[in-house]
Amino acid sequence: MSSELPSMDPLLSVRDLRVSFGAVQAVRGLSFDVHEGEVLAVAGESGAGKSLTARALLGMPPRGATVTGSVRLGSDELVGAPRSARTALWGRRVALVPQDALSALSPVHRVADQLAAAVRSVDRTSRKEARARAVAALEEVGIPADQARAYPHEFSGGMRQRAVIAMAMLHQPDLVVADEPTTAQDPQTRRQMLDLLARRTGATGTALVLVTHDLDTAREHADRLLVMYAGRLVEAGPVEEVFARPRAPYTAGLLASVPGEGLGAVTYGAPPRGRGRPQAAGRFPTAPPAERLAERRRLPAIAGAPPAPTDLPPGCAFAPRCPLADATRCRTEQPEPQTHDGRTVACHRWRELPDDPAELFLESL
Ligand SMILES: Nc1ncnc2c1ncn2[C@@H]1O[C@H](COP(=O)(O)OP(=O)(O)OP(=O)(O)O)[C@@H](O)[C@H]1O
Repeated sequence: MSSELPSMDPLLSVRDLRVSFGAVQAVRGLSFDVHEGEVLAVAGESGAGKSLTARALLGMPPRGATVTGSVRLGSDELVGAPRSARTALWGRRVALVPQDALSALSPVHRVADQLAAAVRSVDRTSRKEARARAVAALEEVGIPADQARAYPHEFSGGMRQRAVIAMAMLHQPDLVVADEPTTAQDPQTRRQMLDLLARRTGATGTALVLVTHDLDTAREHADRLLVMYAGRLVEAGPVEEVFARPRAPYTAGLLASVPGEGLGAVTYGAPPRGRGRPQAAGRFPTAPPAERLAERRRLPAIAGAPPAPTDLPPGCAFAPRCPLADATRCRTEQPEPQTHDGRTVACHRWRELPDDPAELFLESL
C-alpha cells in the first residue's frame, strides 16, 4: 500500500506476509505500511485473516503457525527472529490490546500491582516508583487512585478495558495493535473505549492498528483502511476516500451491507472524526434522496459466505459472491494488488465499478 507520506520511512513495513498451518495458507501474501502516529483499520468478515495478521505484526503467531515474508518494525525484522528478540519488543515497542480484557489481566492480583509489575518488567525502577507510575497511568484512563488497587473482578467491563489500554501504553510503544478491543460492549462504551485508545495513542505518536469487523469503527478512528478477504488484501487507502468511493466490489458490498449504515448513509454528511489529517472540505458527495437511503438500508449482506482457507476457489476468492465477476479472468486468475493515486486495489474489474457501486448489490435484492 502506498503511503501519503512517501518521504518518511514507514514505522512498520509488511511484505508478502503469509501465515500457514501445514499446507493451508490463512494469510496469503499481504503487504502494507504503517507510518508513525498513523491509525490503520484492518477490516473484513470473520475468517479473513485479520487476527493472524495482527499476531504476526506483534511477533506472536499462534502455536503451529508458520510465518513467512517480512514484518519490519523500524530496523527490526520480526519474521524468523528468535522468540527472545521478539519478546524483547513486547511492551516496549509493540503492545497488544486484546479482544478480551479479562484474559489480559490476572484475576489474583490487584490491577495497580499488575501495571506496576509491567513497569518493572521493562524499566529498572523501585517498587514505589513503579506503583506511582501504575496509578498515574490508570488515572490517565479515568480510573481514580482509590480504585486502582481493586482486583479485576471488582471492575466493570469498561474499567477493565481501560486498564488494559493503560497497560499497553505504559512504555509509550511505537505500535499498538488492538484486536476488536470492544466487541462485547454496548455501542456507547465501545465508542468511548476506542476514543480513549485513539486519544492515548495519538498523544504519544504511537501508531495504531485496529482490527475490526466494524466499518463505523474504521471510519471514525482510522486514517487508513485495509480490507481483507480470504487472507488477502482487497483494498487499502485513506479511509475517507475508500468510503466516498470504494474501488473493489467487495469493499462496496461491505459498505452497502452495514445495517442502517449503507454506503449512502455512512458516507454522506459529516466527514469522519478520526484523528487523521484534516479532511478537505466538500470531498463528500451530497446526500441522495431520502427514499434511496431507505432503500439501501434494506440491503442484505453480500450473498453467500467467505470461503474457508481449505476451500479456496480458483482465481479471485471473492468471484463466487461478486456481482461484477466475469466467467473467465476473475474465475481463473488471482488479482494482484495494484496501487494508483495512493489507493491499492486487488480486482481485475475495479475500473468497471459503477459510479454508485451499491447498485451492484441492490440488484441482488
Ligand atoms: N490456530 C489455528 N489453526 C488453524 N487454523 C487457524 C488457526 N487460527 C486461525 N485459523 C484459520 O485462519 C483463518 C483466519 O483466521 P483469523 O482468526 O485471522 O480470522 P479473522 O479475520 O480474525 O476472523 P474473526 O474476525 O472471526 O476473528 C480462519 O479460517 C481460521 O479458521
